[in-house]
Amino acid sequence: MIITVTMNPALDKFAKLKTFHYGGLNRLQEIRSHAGGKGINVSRSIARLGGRSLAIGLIGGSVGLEIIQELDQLGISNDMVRVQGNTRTNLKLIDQDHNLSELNEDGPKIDEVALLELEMKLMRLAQAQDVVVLSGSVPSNVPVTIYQSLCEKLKEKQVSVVLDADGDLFRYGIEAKPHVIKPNREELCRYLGAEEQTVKKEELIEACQRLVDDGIALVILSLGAQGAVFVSRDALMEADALSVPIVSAVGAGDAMCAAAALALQRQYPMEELVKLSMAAAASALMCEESACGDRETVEALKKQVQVHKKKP
Ligand SMILES: Nc1ncnc2c1ncn2[C@@H]1O[C@H](COP(=O)(O)OP(=O)(O)O)[C@@H](O)[C@H]1O
Ligand SMILES: O=P(O)(O)OC[C@H]1O[C@](O)(COP(=O)(O)O)[C@@H](O)[C@@H]1O
Repeated sequence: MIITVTMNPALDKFAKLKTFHYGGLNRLQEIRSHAGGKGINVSRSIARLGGRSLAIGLIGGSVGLEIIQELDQLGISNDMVRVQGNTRTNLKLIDQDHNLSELNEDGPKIDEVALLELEMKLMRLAQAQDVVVLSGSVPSNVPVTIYQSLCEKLKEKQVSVVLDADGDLFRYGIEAKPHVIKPNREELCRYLGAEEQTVKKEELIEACQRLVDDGIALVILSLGAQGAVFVSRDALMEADALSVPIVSAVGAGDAMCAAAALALQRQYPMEELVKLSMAAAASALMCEESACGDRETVEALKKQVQVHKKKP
């Protein structure tokens, strides 16, 4: 089974505008909303890829109910812990030049009981050989060591963990040596204290190699339009980004995590994991819903993925 954990779900609200005026009045058009947050996006993509997952997390208020309704309608199994307060709404603004500005809320404060309930639920559900995806931000009063401690406990049960997080959540999380991590360029630079504008790709790859030497089985470094690098103990593969019409870049990284989780569960060879991840991410760019396209689209895109094997 694949379990996705979304500590801080969101209703993602998309709106178009001509130009974003900082400090001024902005009139929004073509507003649409859907259930989001990184783990939920991963579950949505897994479903599109023909897999099954259970989405768990912390959810509250009328926005939370809306999210659960949408998941139910999509046939995505979910088992959320109810919290006080309203789940956040994240505003994504797309201007006439297709620039994306994201205004992500903090999310409601979580009481200790709800957090403990989620942890107990996860530990009760996850069994040996399962894959658990820990991704996204957490509400501000949840300890930044949460992914680290969950990962440590899951590893004791022989559960494989895919971690996609930023800042301290990432820094502490990787201490527990998850099976797979998927930083993007910005996240890895933040972790390294490196300047994003000047850092060389080779330096980033060396850092991924060090993380693998330290015990992480697979590091997926996603580089936006520059594609991605996949580093494991035995292999180093690079893949160019596919050229597709971009409708929305939100959820491309989540589609990649979904593909990696599915490939891990199905024990795909590395090259197949790379192709599925790249195709899933590209298909997500082509859709509005922050998730992969349908299976036919992903299969067609997989054939276009160029994998450059640097090792072995
Ligand atoms: N502008 C783009 N053009 C082509 N491919 C892209 C673009 N942005 C993202 N992708 C694809 O989606 C993957 C994940 O995107 P990225 O921006 O690196 O991650 P995240 O969404 O986690 O920030 C990339 O590795 C790439 O394959
Ligand atoms: O584009 P990505 O990185 O795959 O993730 C998109 C998702 O992440 C969010 O931006 C939330 O991110 P955070 O949890 O880091 O605040 C959601 O609004 C959105 O659904």
